[in-house]
Amino acid sequence: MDSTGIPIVDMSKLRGPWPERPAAIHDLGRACQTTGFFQVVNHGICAEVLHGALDAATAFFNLPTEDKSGLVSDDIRQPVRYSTVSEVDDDGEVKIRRHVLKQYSRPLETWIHKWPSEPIHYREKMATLAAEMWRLVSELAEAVTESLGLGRGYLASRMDRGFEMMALNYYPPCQDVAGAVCCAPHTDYTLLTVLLASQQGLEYFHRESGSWRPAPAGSSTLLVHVGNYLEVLSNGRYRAALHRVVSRPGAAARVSVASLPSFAMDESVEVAEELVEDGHPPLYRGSTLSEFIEFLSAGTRGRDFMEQSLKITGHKMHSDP
Ligand SMILES: O=C(O)CCC(=O)C(=O)O
Ligand SMILES: [Fe+2]
Repeated sequence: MDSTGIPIVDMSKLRGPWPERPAAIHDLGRACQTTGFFQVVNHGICAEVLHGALDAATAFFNLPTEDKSGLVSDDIRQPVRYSTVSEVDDDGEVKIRRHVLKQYSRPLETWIHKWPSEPIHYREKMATLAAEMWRLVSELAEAVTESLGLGRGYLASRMDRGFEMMALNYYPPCQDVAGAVCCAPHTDYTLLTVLLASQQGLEYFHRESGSWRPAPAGSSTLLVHVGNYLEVLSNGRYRAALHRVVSRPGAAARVSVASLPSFAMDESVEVAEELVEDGHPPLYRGSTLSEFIEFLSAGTRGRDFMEQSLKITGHKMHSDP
């Protein structure tokens, strides 16, 4: 655990022999159960790939506005779309909080030709990162299902058919005196999210202490958090991590790249039967990613979907701080 209470998962131990792997699996399960987020070390994704992707993302966001305008869309069903999140402050001034590029990334050959064609090497750098992040998530998914007592191969075929989207965020340098919330508190719909950020600003809600905790950042630092679908699959044993991004006055622009993995669009995510037992009834109803996307495109917030559509008992899904 680091000084901010963020657990660290050492991938070299997860890849190790007995008794190293079972001990590491136990620690991973504990991290998913308590905080819902952790940093992974010895992840095996080389610095060149991570830096290359951050540089390509930065170069994309720095392109002239007209070069990005063709990708602008408010329709969240678009496989590649660019959008801007802004806010009007008390003086009526518009403050841009972040620019976002979302792009489907798996299966790669279906989507890559829709990705930005500029800057040069953008597709190549992002494709390499997407594949590496997917590999890491698949390895973590094996360990997570093992930690739940479901076995290592439990999700193998669903992961093979799985879907991945990448979210690239660009936060302009802070324009406020005090730090502003640039990405509102939310949980991700994913199984597990893997996140790379050029600098600090991300905060996790630490349930035990009831406070927001800053996450570490850096061009080789990878963070992982539990998403809604893992919460559903685990029947609430693991809880999706509530997170947000705050601006840091005086800091330079911040860039982050996240891999958002889930099952295939039309594959339902259900509570694992094995985790339903006396005293542990199923807490969620199954649903697919396409249903979720349809729900969001009708203009309803993501959290409402989880609360209205998935929750079938009085179980409280997220507590707003
Ligand atoms: O920029 C970040 O660090 C986090 C972004 C995020 O939470 C998201 O894209 O879902
Ligand atoms: Fe997120």
